[in-house]
Amino acid sequence: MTDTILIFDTTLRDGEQSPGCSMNLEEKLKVAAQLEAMGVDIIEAGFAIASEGDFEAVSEVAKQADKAVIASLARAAIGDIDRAWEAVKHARRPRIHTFIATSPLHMRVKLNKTPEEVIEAIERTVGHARNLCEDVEWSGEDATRSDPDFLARAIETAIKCGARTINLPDTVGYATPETYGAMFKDMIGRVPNADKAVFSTHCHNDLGLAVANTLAAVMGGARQVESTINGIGERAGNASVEEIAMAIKVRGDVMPFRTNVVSTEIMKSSRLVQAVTGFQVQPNKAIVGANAFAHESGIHQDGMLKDSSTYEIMTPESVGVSTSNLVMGKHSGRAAFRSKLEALGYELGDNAFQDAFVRFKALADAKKAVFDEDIVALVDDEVLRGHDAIQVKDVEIHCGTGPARAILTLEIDGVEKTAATRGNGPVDALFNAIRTIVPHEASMMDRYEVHAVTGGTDAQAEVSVVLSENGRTTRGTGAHHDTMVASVRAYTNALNKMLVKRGKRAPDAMAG
Ligand SMILES: CC(=O)SCCNC(=O)CCNC(=O)[C@H](O)C(C)(C)COP(=O)(O)OP(=O)(O)OC[C@H]1O[C@@H](n2cnc3c(N)ncnc32)[C@H](O)[C@@H]1OP(=O)(O)O
Ligand SMILES: CC(C)C(=O)C(=O)O
Repeated sequence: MTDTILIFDTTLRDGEQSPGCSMNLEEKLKVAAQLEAMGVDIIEAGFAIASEGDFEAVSEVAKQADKAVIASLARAAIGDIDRAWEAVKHARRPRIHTFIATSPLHMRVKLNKTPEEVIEAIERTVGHARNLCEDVEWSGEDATRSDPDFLARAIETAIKCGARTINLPDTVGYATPETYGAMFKDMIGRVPNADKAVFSTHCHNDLGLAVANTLAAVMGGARQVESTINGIGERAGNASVEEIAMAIKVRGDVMPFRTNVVSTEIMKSSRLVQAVTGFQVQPNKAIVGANAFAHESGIHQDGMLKDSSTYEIMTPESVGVSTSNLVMGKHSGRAAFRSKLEALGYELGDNAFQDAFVRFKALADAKKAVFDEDIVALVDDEVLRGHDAIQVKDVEIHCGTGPARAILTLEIDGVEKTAATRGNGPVDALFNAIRTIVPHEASMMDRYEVHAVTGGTDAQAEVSVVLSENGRTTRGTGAHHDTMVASVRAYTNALNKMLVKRGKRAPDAMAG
């Protein structure tokens, strides 16, 4: 029988560790629901001890989850493990994921512990976790820079104390496929009780090898892979789930495994994560990049017209890329819009559908051709900010060779407020107006990015803004055919997220 490789998705935990990548509760619940629809087996919903917000997110994802196992990360500390359990215990299938570093460098410098003390910590904490929860995962952080004899001892101890999954992370992306695959073979071969646990991979992409290393580990005996949508994560990111799932699916001839991933849901997951994090994937990104199924040169186009398998090793449809050819414009009605949304993988409730339709009509009035990318940007923008405390009502701007003047109206918890301000250019004037209406100390980091959703001078703009306050960063995004409106939507989106991060609902709490 073909072995199933379990997919452990850590978009909501390690993915969220990308600077500026934070998600609010509503966004995390949407991503978690989509991950389940995509068939991931385990969702790491956060690090419950890290903050009240993380705790709430893990608890709510746990309550919402239907089939997936829900995990929270915890250090090798009783307080962390108790907090993780309090959050995941609501799930039908809870898991506590506890970790401690096993490399000489991390043990000495970071933990200030001897190897013996680390073994004692594993005994104490894995045992404690197992008393609370049947399903315990243990990770040996920085496994790839650990002494193999010590690592084997640590793994044996964790399994003896009740861990069912043993994760051997390449925490700093140092491994190569040969060394990482060999490490799994070695550990599974030498640890006496290895057959009592599922071995797991967790790879970072510092050398661009995360997916290759993951697949090498699978060949070496791993049966769980930890990864994130679009490969987001700490530093250069994690192994990307869509690449792993499709590599296993397409190259079953050399990797005789299967996953439970519903591949046609991949694109929808990728787009959702791009929308909530504001991290656009590069156009040439495998599987989900805008050019992944584009053919520009004549010889390729000729081959494609004769038989698409000449230049495509998988079909766009197999990863959920829409090939619907309904042309959308100002004469399109609700039926066509609904059908287009379905083809793009969206299922909106009645209110969200109506709001999106109104915005689609406004866009179609302003823009000659409305492309699929326009609709994706518009829907993601509309749907994801429905419950924001600060909403954009009206934007007016006068600019030219002198200072720019802005008149901005925001609605804050149902009350409209207007400010008229000047600035060094239109964006500066508008952002000054936001700061006048909602005084706050969060500063804008040097990332103000504008991206044209399609070609043409009437293209929609997608703007992303990063705010920073006391070491916390939030990224906001906004889409509109007017770049200034998109900019205000992006800034207020980041501000709304900052409010949630601070755990304070009232916008005037932003001040100082
Ligand atoms: C490889 C990874 O991705 S690990 C996960 C990384 N994710 C995060 O860090 C999530 C966000 N983190 C946080 O919110 C905070 O760091 C917290 C809440 C976890 C801890 O905050 P603080 O108590 O202020 O500690 P701080 O962050 O300054 O330092 C971490 C402490 O944890 C200790 N620690 C680190 N890993 C472990 C571990 N696995 N087990 C036990 N202790 C650990 C460190 O040695 C340090 O202890 P020290 O203060 O005695 O030197
Ligand atoms: C805590 C572990 C799983 C981790 O994220 C890493 O080592 O990168």
